[in-house]
Parts: sequence; structure tokens; C-alpha cells
Amino acid sequence: MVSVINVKDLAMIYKAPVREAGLQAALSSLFRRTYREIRAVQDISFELEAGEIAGFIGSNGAGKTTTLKILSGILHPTSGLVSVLGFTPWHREPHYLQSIALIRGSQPIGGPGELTVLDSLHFQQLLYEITDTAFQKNLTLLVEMLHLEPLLKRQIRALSLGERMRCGLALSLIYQPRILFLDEPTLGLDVTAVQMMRRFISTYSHQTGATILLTSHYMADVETLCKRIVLIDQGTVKYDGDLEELSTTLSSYKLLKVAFADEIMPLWSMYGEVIEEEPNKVALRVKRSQVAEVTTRLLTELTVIDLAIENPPLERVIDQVYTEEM
Ligand SMILES: Nc1ncnc2c1ncn2[C@@H]1O[C@H](COP(=O)(O)OP(=O)(O)OP(=O)(O)O)[C@@H](O)[C@H]1O
Repeated sequence: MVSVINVKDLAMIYKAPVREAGLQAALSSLFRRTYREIRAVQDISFELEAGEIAGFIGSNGAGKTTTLKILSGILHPTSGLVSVLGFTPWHREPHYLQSIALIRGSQPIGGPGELTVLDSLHFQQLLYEITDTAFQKNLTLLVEMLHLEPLLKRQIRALSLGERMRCGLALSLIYQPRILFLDEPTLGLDVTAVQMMRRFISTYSHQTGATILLTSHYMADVETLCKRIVLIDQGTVKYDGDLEELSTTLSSYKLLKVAFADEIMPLWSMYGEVIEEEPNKVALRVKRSQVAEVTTRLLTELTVIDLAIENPPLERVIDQVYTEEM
């Protein structure tokens, strides 16, 4: 497999001006400024292969946005090597900028409200020097994926927020970038829009072969879209690998969710630790090594209507990475 993103020993130190509160301090800071160093990214290395969708996750302030800004050429790092599609992002070569997109939030379409959506897309065509053939091809794909047909000739100011979001995606992707950096793509969206966004990201990657690095605080986004995760904490990589493997390695327990028809409840502690209990339903925490045996016992000793074996929630697994040594 070919790696399209290579990040090696990346570090970014911000210099942030500091001063005491009050007028006196404000005046003297005009003449003498003091700075504090903020090590946003300390030593990050990872690689991504063409076509991968990887989750780049970490708590607030971990350094995710800073890394994405460096990868998309907005920031020059303090040190380290980055190669994306063979380019050094902060050299900002036009060919590079035409091959990537950084989308922050859901990025609804903006600009003059009098323009129609198609006007805006044509403006983007000029800006990115897209040939008519490529424009038509990409537009057809995006119109189909984002159901844009009824919106193309509408004025931007007359669109609902959800519609502006779909058009904004089309605008960001009309030049068909090969690499997408998505920073919190589902932030602030309602339930339907979240589902739409997740479906779109997955379809877009399948149809175009784009490589996607996405950050999200919603673990459901990560679980739905990413097979691979890069987990960072305080500017350093804590885990890089298969998402499923992380759950298996870190969690020695599984959740058994059982629905049953029996009127008399058994002594659940004989099977596992009760996590949730409702009439005729129970969720049990069971050691991974005992799952097969407990499942067999449940099926023979109870009138089971439904039984599901699940991994513990991803939030809990990730939390364990932060609190325990890997
Ligand atoms: N322009 C800046 N000047 C100084 N410090 C900054 C600047 N931008 C970010 N930082 C600091 O760098 C650290 C990493 O910030 P960054 O935005 O990369 O984190 P993040 O992982 O994206 O966080 P979040 O999930 O909250 O968006 C934080 O401590 C932040 O305060």
C-alpha cells in the first residue's frame, strides 16, 4: 500500500503574549511584552495510506486542530517533517492546495446571498482552475450524493441551514480533493444532519478513493466511519492502530444484553455484573474469557427472546487510554 500522508516528529510551539490584568499592565505591555510557550504538538508521527479514513482523536487542547492546520498548509510547524502526496504542505504549492480540503465544522455555504448555488460553484471553478469536463463530472457526483438538484438555481440567502451545509460541502469538494481534513464535521448538527454527514463522508471516500483524516468528539462518528484511529494526548500519540483492536486489548469485558420471557428473575450475579436492569431485560458485564460459557448458560436456563454481545462503549475505552498506561 502507498502512504499518502507521512508525519514525522512533528512539533508546534505557539508563543502567546501574557500580561497581568489591569490598565497599568496593559500600558506597560505596549513597551515590554512577555510571552509564554505553548507546546501544542510535541512529537507526532503517523502515516496514512491512500483511501483510508482515520479518526484523529484526543481531548480538548490535545493538538488536533493545530496538526490539521499544519497538514493543510495554514501553519508552519516549529520542527518535524510532513509529506502529503509528496508535497510539503506549508510550501503552499497551487497543485497541493488543489489536492486537499480542510473543512472545519459543517462549513455551510457563505458569500453574497444574491448568488445562486450554481453561481458560487462556477466561481469556485474559476478559482481552482477546474476544466469544464472535470467540473461537470464532479458536479454530477456531488448533486447525486447531496441531493442538490432542487437547490442549484436557488439564491444562497433563501436556503435553510441544512441546505446551506449540503451546498457548502459541494463547494469545498467541487475540485475533487484527494485528501480531506475534516475538523469536527458533525459539530452542532441535528440528528438527521449528523446521519446525512456520516453517510456522505463514507460514500464520498468509496466513490472517489479520497483519504480522510477526521477529528470528532462524537465517538459514534469515529465508530461509524473509521477502522483506524490515531489517538493523541497533550501533543503526543498515545495509540495508532485498529479501532477494534484497541477495544479488544484494553477491555477484558463484554456487554451481554439479554431480553427474556421468564417471570421469575434468576440471581444475575451468577452470570455477571448487572449494568442495567428493566422488566424482562438486563445488561450484564461479563469477562471476555467467560462470554461463551455464560451465553450458553443463559440460553439453556432462560427463555431468551434476544441476546446481543457488545463491546463496551468507545468513550469508556478511550478514557482508559488516558488514565492507564497502555
Ligand atoms: N494561535 C494560538 N496561540 C497560542 N496557543 C494556541 C493557539 N492555537 C491553539 N493553541 C493552544 O494549543 C493547544 C492545542 O490546541 P488545538 O486547537 O490544536 O487543540 P484541539 O485538540 O484541536 O482542541 P479542541 O478539541 O478543543 O478543538 C491548546 O492548548 C491551545 O490553547
